[in-house]
Amino acid sequence: ISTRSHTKIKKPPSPPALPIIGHLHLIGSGPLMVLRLGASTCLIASNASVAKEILKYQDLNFSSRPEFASSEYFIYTGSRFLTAPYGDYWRFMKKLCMTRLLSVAQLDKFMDIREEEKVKLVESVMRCAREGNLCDLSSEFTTLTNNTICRMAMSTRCSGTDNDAREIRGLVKACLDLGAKLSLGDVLGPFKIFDISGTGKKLVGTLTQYDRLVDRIIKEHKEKTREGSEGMKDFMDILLEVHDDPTAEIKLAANDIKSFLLDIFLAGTDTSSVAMQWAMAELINKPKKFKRLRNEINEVVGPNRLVKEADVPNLPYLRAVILETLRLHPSGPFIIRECAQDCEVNNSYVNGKTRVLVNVYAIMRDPQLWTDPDEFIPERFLDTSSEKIGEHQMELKGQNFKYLPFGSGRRGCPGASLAMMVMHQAVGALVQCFDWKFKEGEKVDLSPGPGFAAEMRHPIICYPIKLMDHF
Ligand code: HEM
Repeated sequence: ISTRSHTKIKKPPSPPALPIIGHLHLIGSGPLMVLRLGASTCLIASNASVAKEILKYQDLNFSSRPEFASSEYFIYTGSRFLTAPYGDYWRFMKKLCMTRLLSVAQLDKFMDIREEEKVKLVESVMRCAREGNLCDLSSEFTTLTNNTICRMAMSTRCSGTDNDAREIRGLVKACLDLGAKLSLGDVLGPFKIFDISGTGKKLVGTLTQYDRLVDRIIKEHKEKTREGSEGMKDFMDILLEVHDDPTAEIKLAANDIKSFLLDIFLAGTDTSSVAMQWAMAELINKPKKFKRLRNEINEVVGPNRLVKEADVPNLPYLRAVILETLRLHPSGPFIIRECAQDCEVNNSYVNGKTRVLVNVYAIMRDPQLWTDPDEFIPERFLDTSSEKIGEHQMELKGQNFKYLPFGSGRRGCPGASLAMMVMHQAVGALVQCFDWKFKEGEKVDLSPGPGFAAEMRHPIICYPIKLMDHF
């Protein structure tokens, strides 16, 4: 960031030093601020109109993501999608996501998978309830999202001897943890208090294990296709078709496929799981709202079956609960971008290649935009409320710049519809079927964790009490 002497364009303000390592999402006073994080300089945008300027009016210039230290250790060089620079490869993969892999038509075909995994979730919690055991919702929700995505991506799941999905979960978790450590090293830059190369080596080891596993699964898919066995196409089948298509604009390599699937696991598993944990925590903490949701489900669904996806359009309070959860607890509190060329934002001059973080956490708690912004009030999203946002797809795609849980524009989250489908019915089912009690003397802890992802500091672990025997 610099000032141009021939104009009156100013520098964005910058705090004198950086005392903050955890709680990154809490920083950012003022609409636009420069932060020197160790070796790197970031621009932090914390208000809706600056977000709109960056994500809408200058969308193209801000459509890349920066490289982080972890990319040095990434074995699929040049194949990244999530963190790809804006360009032909990213455009091709994004189009594939939107028109095929995560399109509404394809998601419809996966409906049975989501339904079955929801039933598995309820059964697993039911076992805890029967045996009087504590239930760790973080592990229940992560199993749900991991199994759902593993089945959609490559027809693997954890069952009996088939533990590929469990192995993938372990590897993805290791990648997330090691990547986070490396990014912290990146942020700290010259201090280098983390053993970057040791962590980097571990990341390479984990990725190599993932590579072997997915190689084997690719081979199995190819054999299945050769044998001509029918079945529903998963992501891998579709990607292999594109790989074999001589007319495709881009020739997909095996590494591109493996890397893309890894990105889907990295971006899709914990994000939805963490949001569902927050939803349950907020509801358990507010018994009146919990009861209101239970009553709505009972009225619409009745006592003889589990809530399902087709019910969601008739459950406005459930939809409001999920919207409000994502407002207060966005799983991606920062939208991370990089600006391609020198430009002006909010009358300040920004050099090309500057990292930009749009602090959606701050925007969605901005007291100028929301009444009682720190309170969990699903009612604000009901039709009768003046604060409600539209429920059109575009709202989730970030065309309303005060509500941005899934980012915005061409770089916005391609998994938003899937995440919503999974979250509505899972949270709905756990409210429909169980009461939730904490251990004697314990209560819901709503404090956020120290990481970048605004997850819960302490996962909710409590006793489910079953209400009905029907399911
Ligand atoms: C509650 C759940 C989720 C939240 C809050 C969330 C949030 C986000 C956010 C904020 C971004 C960055 C958007 C931007 O730069 O404008 C993003 C990107 C992305 N998300 Fe999600 N996401 C969720 C679930 C999912 C799921 C289920 C998938 C896949 C199955 C997914 C796949 C992706 C991918 C691939 C990108 C990168 C897109 C690109 O760079 O073009 N996400 N997500």
